[in-house]
Amino acid sequence: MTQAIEVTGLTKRFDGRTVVDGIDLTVGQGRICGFLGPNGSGKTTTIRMLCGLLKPDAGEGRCLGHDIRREAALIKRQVGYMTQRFGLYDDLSIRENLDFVARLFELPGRRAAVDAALDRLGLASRQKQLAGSLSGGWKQRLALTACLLHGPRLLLLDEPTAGVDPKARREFWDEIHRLAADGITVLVSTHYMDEAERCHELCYIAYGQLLAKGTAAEVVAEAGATDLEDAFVRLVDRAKDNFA
Ligand SMILES: Nc1ncnc2c1ncn2[C@@H]1O[C@H](COP(=O)(O)OP(=O)(O)OP(=O)(O)O)[C@@H](O)[C@H]1O
Repeated sequence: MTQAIEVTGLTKRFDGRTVVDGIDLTVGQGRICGFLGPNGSGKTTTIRMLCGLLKPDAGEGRCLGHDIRREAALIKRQVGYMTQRFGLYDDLSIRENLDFVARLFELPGRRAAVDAALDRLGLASRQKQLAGSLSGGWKQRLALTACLLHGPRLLLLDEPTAGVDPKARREFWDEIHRLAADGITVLVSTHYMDEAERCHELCYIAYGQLLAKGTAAEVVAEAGATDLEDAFVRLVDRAKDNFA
């Protein structure tokens, strides 16, 4: 299988404190990998190193075949990164938000691309509305559309469903599975166990270290747990003595 992400020993320190500590991560093309862990465990920092926004202090590897240290610019062009709280500009309109992203990626045929995205979203008639006035579910849909605009091959989604209602969350996951079926790779951080169940594979980190990886069933079995939530509680308890 072609690997979309293949990194080893990924490490990041802030002010002398190690927040990501030697993470090895491999995700095959078209796979949906759930990235889980307690608050502050290093998920966002890892995602930012993968898409070339942060330089690792140690570790190496490739994202979409490009070296994460030397080819960050190439990686950025082929990755869709959805930040926590969606990363929209609240005081720009729906159209302006999409247009801003299209300019950023220097999309040819920008106007037509934005028109098509608005049609797909079903927001063409509301394109002048400020993004800040949208509901959580619509903000999320707009943010996902914005990060797909340049045709990325890898999606890095940082808690994309936080604060979104169950119906919108279900639609979002249906869309993620459609994208993966088209060959797009997805690394998605979440605190929701039902979402973890919908991933092809899981990586669980705490204290900046990878504690478990595999399918949901494999992670549950490895932890000797009854379900995923139980598995994560057990894994963190086990790790506490070593890292805390
Ligand atoms: N730029 C920074 N400077 C200093 N410390 C930072 C910086 N960015 C993150 N940290 C710290 O690194 C640790 C890991 O943060 P990170 O945001 O990667 O965790 P996370 O797993 O994404 O958490 P959450 O689930 O709450 O979003 C935290 O203790 C955080 O305070």
